[in-house]
Amino acid sequence: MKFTIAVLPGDGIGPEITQQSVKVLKAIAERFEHEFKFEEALVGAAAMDLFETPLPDSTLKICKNSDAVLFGAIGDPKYDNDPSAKVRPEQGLLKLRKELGLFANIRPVKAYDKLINKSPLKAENIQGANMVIFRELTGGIYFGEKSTSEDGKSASDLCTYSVEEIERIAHLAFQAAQKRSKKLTLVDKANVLETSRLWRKTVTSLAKKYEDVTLDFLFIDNAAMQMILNPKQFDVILTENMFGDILSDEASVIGGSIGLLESASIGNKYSMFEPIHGSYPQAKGKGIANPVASILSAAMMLDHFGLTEEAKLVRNAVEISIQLNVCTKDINNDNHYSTEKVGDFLESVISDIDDLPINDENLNLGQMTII
Ligand SMILES: NC(=O)c1ccc[n+]([C@@H]2O[C@H](COP(=O)([O-])OP(=O)(O)OC[C@H]3O[C@@H](n4cnc5c(N)ncnc54)[C@H](O)[C@@H]3O)[C@@H](O)[C@H]2O)c1
Ligand SMILES: CC(C)[C@H](C(=O)O)[C@@H](O)C(=O)O
Ligand SMILES: [Mg+2]
Repeated sequence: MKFTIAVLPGDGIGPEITQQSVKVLKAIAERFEHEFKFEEALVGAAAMDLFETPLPDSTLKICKNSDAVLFGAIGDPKYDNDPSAKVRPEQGLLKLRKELGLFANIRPVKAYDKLINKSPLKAENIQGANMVIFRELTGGIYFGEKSTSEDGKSASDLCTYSVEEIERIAHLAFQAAQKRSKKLTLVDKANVLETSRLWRKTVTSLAKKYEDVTLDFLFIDNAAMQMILNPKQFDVILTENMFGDILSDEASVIGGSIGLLESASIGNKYSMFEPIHGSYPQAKGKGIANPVASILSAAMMLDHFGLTEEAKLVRNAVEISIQLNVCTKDINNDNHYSTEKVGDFLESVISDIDDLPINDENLNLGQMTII
């Protein structure tokens, strides 16, 4: 099959991790005889250096003309440390999500048995944890009207949600719950916020259409604590934009590293696949960034294309790399592999593994050699 993929490496570690995903996707294309065409474009601070905007029209056009977008990361300390900067790399990502109508950001979180002791959380509390966070992505406080008073002494960010914005992501979250353990937790702050009360009302009413799903509610402050105390209670979490951003970074501690957490940003027409982490500027060019979050995002892209077997192979290759400790230093302190070496290893697993379809029985770890 033929697909055009827009590749937006961005800033910091963005280019080095994205390069590994492209490598993996090329190996998939070769093995399964697909044709993937990669169209690279600038975004974030990298685009600002040349175009003075973090999302040039040419980049947006490439994204809209592609079947999917593979996004790296954006952000640069020179803007992070300058609160008065009028244009910021992050605006490029936000505009891209808005322009492409990517209202649902899907962030799976799980504990890997092999990495259970890498997490600072107690093994017995996290073993078996497996959830998916549905984060609303194009509304709420991120996109409400913003202002600063003339004297610079006060500022405002408006948080607005409509029933329609809530319903469209809630449908997706309910449907995901139906395919999983049939539990949906709405995380909000309905004891304080009017927007959260609209979320509760809307989701409660929608629940009548999904009678096989158990709906419960948690306030965000309690949810943040429950995520650490007892993450196994969660199946599907549905939440608004900012709560989802914060809760998913927190949840990454369960898996052992934020460098493992992938995501899919979905709309009615377009889709983008992005790790949940940022541009980790301290690691830029050092070869220490974990490329797996980006590579698993690419696997979500393959699923989105309907290439289920291919996506499974990528995920299995990642499992093998974790089993064999072919990992970057965030999860392998003793004998760590570089960003590129992890990518090379996954590429070779994808190219060389013998038996397809992949399943647990024919995954023979003993036969794998580590490069
Ligand atoms: N989607 C995005 O592009 C995105 C997301 C978050 C932050 N940002 C931007 O990134 C910049 C840095 O932000 P930050 O430091 O708060 O967050 P960050 O996610 O870049 O890094 C936070 C910490 O997470 C760990 N980490 C992140 N990615 C990793 C990887 N691939 N492998 C191993 N460890 C990894 C590192 O310990 C790092 O210090 C800022 O400019 C911010 O705005 C962008
Ligand atoms: C960089 C920033 C705008 C972004 C967000 O808050 O959505 C990031 O933290 C993320 O999680 O993708
Ligand atoms: Mg974030």
